[in-house]
Amino acid sequence: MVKKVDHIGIAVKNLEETLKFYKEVLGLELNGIEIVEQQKVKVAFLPIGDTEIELLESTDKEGPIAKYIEKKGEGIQHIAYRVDDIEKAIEEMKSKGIRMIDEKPRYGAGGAKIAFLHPKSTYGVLIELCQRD
Ligand SMILES: C[C@@H](C(=O)O)C(=O)SCCNC(=O)CCNC(=O)[C@H](O)C(C)(C)COP(=O)(O)OP(=O)(O)OC[C@H]1O[C@@H](n2cnc3c(N)ncnc32)[C@H](O)[C@@H]1OP(=O)(O)O
Ligand SMILES: [Co+2]
Repeated sequence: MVKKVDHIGIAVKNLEETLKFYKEVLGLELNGIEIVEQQKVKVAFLPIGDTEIELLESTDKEGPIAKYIEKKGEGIQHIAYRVDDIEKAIEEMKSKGIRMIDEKPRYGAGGAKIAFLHPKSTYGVLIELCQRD
């Protein structure tokens, strides 16, 4: 079903300031910054080993990252797992009774196809499925 951890999504208040920590203290390299309008986020990707850290700053006070920070503070907001065929994965999740936030894939950073599973169906973790072609 899932192949690897594609990325770990971390909600932050200030992307530029947080990036200093990831670059200068942890020594990670920035792979690029992108705005994903549909998710109301500005995203930075920092590869590490076979996966990536995704730093997310909200571009809108009503967006999911702004709401997350308001309720829980900064921190890990989701884990993304790589799949080969997201449409098939979504159907399989639904057939297993999992509540999907997205029943059809959306487009995420880097043009990936993404879909979220509801944390109430996954024992408390917001899970993103992610297909990259
Ligand atoms: C760019 C892209 C990419 O990778 O390419 C991205 O990652 S975009 C990354 C940002 N986009 C997204 O997150 C889109 C999907 N997320 C959403 O649709 C939303 O954030 C929801 C997950 C449905 C939460 O919505 P909302 O805050 O309105 O609901 P709510 O506060 O009523 O929360 C319902 C329950 O879920 C819990 N809950 C909320 N957010 C959670 C999270 N991130 N992890 C774990 N639990 C979470 C709340 O504590 C609450 O539990 P209790 O009832 O027990 O208190
Ligand atoms: Co993500």
